[in-house]
Amino acid sequence: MFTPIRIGSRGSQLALWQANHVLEALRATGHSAEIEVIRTTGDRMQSSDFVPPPEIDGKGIFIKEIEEALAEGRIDLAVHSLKDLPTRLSPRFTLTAIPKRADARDVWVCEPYWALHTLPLGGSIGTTSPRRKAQLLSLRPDVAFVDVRGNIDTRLRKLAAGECDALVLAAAGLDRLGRTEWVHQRFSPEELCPAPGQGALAIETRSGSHPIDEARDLFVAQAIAGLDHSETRFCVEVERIVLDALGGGCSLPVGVHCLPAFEGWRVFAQVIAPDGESMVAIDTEAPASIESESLGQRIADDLKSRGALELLTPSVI
Ligand SMILES: NCc1[nH]cc(CCC(=O)O)c1CC(=O)O
Repeated sequence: MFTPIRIGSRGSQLALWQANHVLEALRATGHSAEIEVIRTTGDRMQSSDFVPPPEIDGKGIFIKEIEEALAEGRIDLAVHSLKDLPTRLSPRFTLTAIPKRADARDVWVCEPYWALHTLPLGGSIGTTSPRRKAQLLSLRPDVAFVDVRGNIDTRLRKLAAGECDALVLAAAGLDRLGRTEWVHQRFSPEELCPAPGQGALAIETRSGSHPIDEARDLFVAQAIAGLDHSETRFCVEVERIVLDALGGGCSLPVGVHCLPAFEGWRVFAQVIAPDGESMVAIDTEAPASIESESLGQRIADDLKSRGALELLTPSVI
């Protein structure tokens, strides 16, 4: 009745793996689908010659062109790494399915030194993430950082070439690409709390209020509804509400991780000064009956009452 469902994806190996994962799931339920590769501002920034225009503030740089394709009807849905999505979505779009989350943890990738505590004094870690830098400094104030950018294989190649001693990457990316031989230490959320949404995928579609073709959009929404995992959705909603309440954006040194626990939920959160010297941390439980909105707000209020905002903007004090 309809032409194949068009899945929009970035062209990186990880993005294509993720888009293929959704493609396979659609095919398994009898749907025909195809992938449309879209180059984003974020991808161009990773190739060294591209200087971003000043209006680009880092939020949503991996999704802008994909959302344009969605809005114009060139694709029917987009598959994203949830942690790359800004906390606030335009009302034109909606997260129709959030599939079951993979391993949300960050991992230590380093050949001779198999754990962070065995890295020699002053060793260098290749990361540009303010969250990872602050967390690593809180555990090892002596480490140095090197800007290692690019997709996962590029970073692994730079590590192998000796540009840095170690990397810290998301377990989900390495697991999905089958690069598990590189994984030694997986950090617990108490040690190095993952980014909100890390390890989860988001399937974004046009909102029901902004259809291109109402019948087709409904058909697409129904085709992917079965991929939604309610427990994962609850957890990432909590994590994103906390991040949003603290100012949003992947450039904040904020880790939040929610997971199912005995008869309810457990939430870890860390807000760390960029130099790693001070931290506000939370490890708490909540009953199964709580709404994600109130749990997220409770955690955010708790972090703020302990000084989290002052840690994020030290110049204000
Ligand atoms: N910001 C890049 C990015 N976006 C999603 C992942 C990994 C996969 C995931 O967290 O779902 C990565 C790489 C990394 O942080 O190591």
